[in-house]
Amino acid sequence: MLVAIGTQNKAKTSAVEKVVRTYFPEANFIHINVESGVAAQPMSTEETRQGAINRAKNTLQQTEADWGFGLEGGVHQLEDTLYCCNWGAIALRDGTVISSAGAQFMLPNEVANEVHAGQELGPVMDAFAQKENTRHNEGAIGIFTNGLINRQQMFEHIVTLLVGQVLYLNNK
Ligand SMILES: O=P(O)(O)OP(=O)(O)OP(=O)(O)OC[C@H]1O[C@@H](n2cnc3c(O)ncnc32)[C@H](O)[C@@H]1O
Ligand SMILES: [Mg+2]
Repeated sequence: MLVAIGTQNKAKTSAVEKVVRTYFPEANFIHINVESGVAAQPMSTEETRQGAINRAKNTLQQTEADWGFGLEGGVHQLEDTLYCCNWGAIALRDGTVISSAGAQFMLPNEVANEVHAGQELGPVMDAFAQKENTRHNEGAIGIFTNGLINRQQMFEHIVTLLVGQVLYLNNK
């Protein structure tokens, strides 16, 4: 089985590889950068979900893979708080597309203000945490949960939801 992942982000590719290998040890993987079709920094639940779906479909289209995964991080405002939200999607050869959401967590005002001003969360987090490439490593979630959950683990949960839904469909 060939599994394609629509990103070169290490937190995302490691999450897909770890979860899929647990259930399909024979799986092979490829990573390609694809268009998300949405802004680099999605600003709503709708836009973040759409980015994940677009990435999954584009990934399947641009490879020979059996499965195409798309994972997307974004933010959305609820009342007075900006939350980081995370979505994933899987596209299958029979045209099935499954999407699921994962963790949401609050961003402090000093980070939220920068994102509202038009900056991407990734570089804002690097400046905030005084680290490089947080988006490929612990991520904002790692920083704001004091390291209890990192970005890869957060995406593993979403990928598990997606693989579980594929298994459910196959057993129907
Ligand atoms: O190469 P891609 O796959 O695009 O990986 P990315 O890290 O840019 O991830 P997303 O596009 O899915 O995320 C949208 C934006 O939000 C940022 N972001 C989302 N979650 C983050 C997190 O936990 N830590 C740091 N940045 C995060 C990310 O860096 C982008 O600026
Ligand atoms: Mg991105």
